[in-house]
Amino acid sequence: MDLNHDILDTKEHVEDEENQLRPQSFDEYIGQTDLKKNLKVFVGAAKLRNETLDHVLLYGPPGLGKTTMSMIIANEMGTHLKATTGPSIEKTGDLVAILTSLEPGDVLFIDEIHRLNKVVEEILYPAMEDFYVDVVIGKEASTRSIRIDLPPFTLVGATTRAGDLSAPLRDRFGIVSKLEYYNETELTAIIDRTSQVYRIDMDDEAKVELARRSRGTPRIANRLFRRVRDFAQYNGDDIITKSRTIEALQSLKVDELGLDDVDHKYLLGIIQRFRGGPVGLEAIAASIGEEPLTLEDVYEPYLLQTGLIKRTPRGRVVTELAYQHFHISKES
Ligand SMILES: Nc1ncnc2c1ncn2[C@@H]1O[C@H](COP(=O)(O)OP(=O)(O)OP(=O)(O)O)[C@@H](O)[C@H]1O
Ligand SMILES: [Mg+2]
Repeated sequence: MDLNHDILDTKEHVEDEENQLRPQSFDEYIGQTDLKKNLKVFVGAAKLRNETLDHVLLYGPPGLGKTTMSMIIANEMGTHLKATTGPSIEKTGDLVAILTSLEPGDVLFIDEIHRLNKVVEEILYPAMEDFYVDVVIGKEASTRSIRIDLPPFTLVGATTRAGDLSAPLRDRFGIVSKLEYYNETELTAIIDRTSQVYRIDMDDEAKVELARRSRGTPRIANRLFRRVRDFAQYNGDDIITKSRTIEALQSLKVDELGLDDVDHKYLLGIIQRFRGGPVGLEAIAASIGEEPLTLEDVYEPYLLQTGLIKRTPRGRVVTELAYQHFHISKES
């Protein structure tokens, strides 16, 4: 696996390191100001009424803090969090077992909720709306359905693909919030916090440099921080400087905009093989040997956000900014 995939990858082997860095309360959670402000009100009001919080759907690109926010919601409500993922719930029985094990007021977190299978999803509808499930028992001619009441709970669903959620499921969330990319100031604050948790000093200008190259994403900022720390410690530095940061990021092939190898292949691919586009996602994915879904979920959102590409009805187009970034002049 090449280094750059590692930087963007969202797999479990980093979970422990991530947990160590997760903020525990709204006040510790940096950025996402509007979302946080609203959730604070909804959580506060639910507590005043002694009710459970309405179901929450969090969506947005990977690594922006959806899982973290779901944990904070449970913390702030003073309840427990039970976490699972859409693809891991295979049978309706699995979901019923989870639901019936909840305590009143608990938060059930379902990550990648767009990947729930249809039959399982349908069990959720009455569970979310009226806190019961219907279970079919018995065999053949003697089957009957029994109703099981559930304790009131809050479902927090997270997804990178809100568009893939079925309408009936989406409509059952009372609170639907989109997570946005973080700006440089917010990421600098996150990196500052990370350096405190790890007890490693970093120059302010090094923090800004790292923030600028973190693709608006806390997970990437933290991951890059750990690699920059490796370079600094290996070289016996007692504080991480800007020049060490730049050196480390260059070794990792992360450029000034935070773009990595795959972004470069993607953008240069469109420029060189498709004359700047428009080109369909499938064609570009095939030409650079990447999965269309990965490009769409992980890479394109940031390229769109920074204005390096545009989506048109006829396909992806690179912008003037991309040509400038590579110092290539656009042929007409
Ligand atoms: N607002 C924040 N302030 C400080 N750290 C944050 C913030 N948001 C996320 N992080 C850090 O970034 C890392 C990734 O966050 P998290 O796992 O919540 O992302 P996610 O949106 O659930 O990603 P995915 O879609 O891949 O599941 C965590 O280690 C967390 O500590
Ligand atoms: Mg997550």
